[in-house]
Amino acid sequence: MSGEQHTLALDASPAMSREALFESLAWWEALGWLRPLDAHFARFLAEHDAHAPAEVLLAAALASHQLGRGHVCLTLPRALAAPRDVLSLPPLEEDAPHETVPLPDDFLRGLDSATWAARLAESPLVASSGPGTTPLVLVGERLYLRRYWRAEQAVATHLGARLGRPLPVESALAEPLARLFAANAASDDAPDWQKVACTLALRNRLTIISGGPGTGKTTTVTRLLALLQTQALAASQGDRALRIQLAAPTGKAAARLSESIAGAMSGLDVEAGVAATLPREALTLHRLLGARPDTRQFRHHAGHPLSLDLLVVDEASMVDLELMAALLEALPDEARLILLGDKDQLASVEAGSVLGDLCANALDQGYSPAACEVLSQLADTEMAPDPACSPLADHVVMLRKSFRFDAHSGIGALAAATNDGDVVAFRQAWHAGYADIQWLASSNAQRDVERAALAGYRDFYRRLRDGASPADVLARLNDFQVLCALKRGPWGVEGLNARIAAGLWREGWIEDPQGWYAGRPVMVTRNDPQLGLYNGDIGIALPDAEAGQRLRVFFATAGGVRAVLPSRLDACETVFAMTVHKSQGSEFTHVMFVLPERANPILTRELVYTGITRARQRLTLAGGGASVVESALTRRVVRDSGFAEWVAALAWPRD
Ligand SMILES: Nc1ncnc2c1ncn2[C@@H]1O[C@H](COP(=O)(O)OP(=O)(O)OP(=O)(O)O)[C@@H](O)[C@H]1O
Repeated sequence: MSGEQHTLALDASPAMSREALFESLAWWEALGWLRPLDAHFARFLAEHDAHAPAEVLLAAALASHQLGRGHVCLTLPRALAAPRDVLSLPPLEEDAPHETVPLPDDFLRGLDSATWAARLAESPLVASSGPGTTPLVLVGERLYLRRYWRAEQAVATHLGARLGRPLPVESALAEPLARLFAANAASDDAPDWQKVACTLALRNRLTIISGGPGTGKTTTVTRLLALLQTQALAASQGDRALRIQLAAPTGKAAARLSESIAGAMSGLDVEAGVAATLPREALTLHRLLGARPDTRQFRHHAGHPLSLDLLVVDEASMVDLELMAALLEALPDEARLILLGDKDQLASVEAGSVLGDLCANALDQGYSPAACEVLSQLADTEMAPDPACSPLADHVVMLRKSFRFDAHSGIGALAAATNDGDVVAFRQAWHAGYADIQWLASSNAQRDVERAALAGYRDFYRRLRDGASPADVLARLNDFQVLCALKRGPWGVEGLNARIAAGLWREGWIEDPQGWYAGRPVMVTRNDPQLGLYNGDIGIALPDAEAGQRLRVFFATAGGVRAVLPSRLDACETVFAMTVHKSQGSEFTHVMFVLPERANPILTRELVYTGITRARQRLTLAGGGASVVESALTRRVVRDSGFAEWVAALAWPRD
């Protein structure tokens, strides 16, 4: 696998040789530029097609690799324009081996998109859309692994079927609608977007309500459920209530949704009979769909659909393309779907950005004349119609006013500046003297970050030492949390977790900074339906009074506190510090957000926004200086898919 040999292979012919490609794949895999899975996929295809040209196999490896970076497909022109970006290579000056290691540029030089697409189209490994069994599907200049092409088709088909064709809305709902939103008149939010969302949702089988933290998504959806239930009970003379289910992508998000729904219900002005039929408990999507161990298949699917009339999915930005496809396939055609989320947050860890794509044009469009008419008649809300809007427009509402972050909130000001990519406003927010934000910048930042993290956790460990019960301890887990932008390095979760554990051990709060110890907070990293634990669930190891003080890991679940043997948790990691990606769906009273010292392509506007908005009351920003944040604010996450194109091309059917 020497660089010298490789250069010879490349120079020998402008066309790629398979041997040279396999050699390079091995290099890229060894350097961590490519996942073993991606290189393996190309080798697997080569075994099945002894004549597959190298550029087809390279495209297959890159398409697989793109999935790991959140892209649903490989977009050929984009790969040709910036081949190193496809492998997300670190900046080359930091990367010593590159002089001897072939780069993707070497392979793609001289190739144009049309030729590459033509080679792919000729290959028996590739079909150009439509049903089939080829492992790869080429649509125009986008190359998919078949599974993802199928998921994209399913999502577009099912969502498309829910657009247009508005449902009838009883005019009698005008009165309860006015009553439920009467208090909103006092706020200066005009129009009342919460009321708009609720009114439009009454006539829709698909509604997307996007808003930042505390903009009233849960409040709005609770009122909507009450109205729909009022309508259903009235229509059936109290006989048939809607079967409503609440769900979220992670256990943590489901628990939060259950909690906020309960809060929103307590202030709800509806008849007791209606209130009694509203759901209180949210499930994880995996549990709702019936995840089974060791298989990607769910118990519910098109042939065995979910038995419900209405589904609310919170934190929908976290739902990846495949899970969305599975969910839509299992949802009865007639059921209503309401997606809640924040379009500006990071997209799902897995491939796709369904919520972001659905909301992409929402702020630039108004509503159709028919929707404006309903808003006027039912909600007493006048809006200028937009006859040129997309058929999706009437299904999407942005809530714009945060009831959590007011004008005195530095967190709110930073979040807004970040979303706008406004570096000047971001800087001004730091100098405006807000009491809830602090920037830890000093000459010895690493030591200061460690000290601040230990100070943040001390109170928690004091309670633990004072013998707080597992339930009490679990309730305080969200008081303070360190978030990192990166996984590796001194500023990443791995380095910080080790240093925080060592610091707590030095101070005598924990007995051992390695392995399992009392006080170790952990996050589950893989769904385990048998244990009833899901990716993202957070627990803490504590001596169990009911098991002779032996160590157990305690989790707060919908059914109460659960104790699990540490040895049964084979996929979990310590979370004194967690990545911003993993923190999605959670909020903490005080967040310490640690940025790396130097700018990094991983830092994007969405990542900074998500990190900042995990803090409810206090934010400490640490590490990287102003230039690091400012460069992040100018970088946006772009996820390649055909779904965004589908959304952009949506048109009303012609009469
Ligand atoms: N129109 C309103 N007027 C006054 N307070 C409101 C209004 N809407 C929501 N709130 C309050 O704002 C807070 C946040 O509301 P809610 O939980 O519905 O927002 P959310 O968008 O779901 O928040 P999260 O970011 O937690 O998901 C709650 O305390 C709620 O009572």
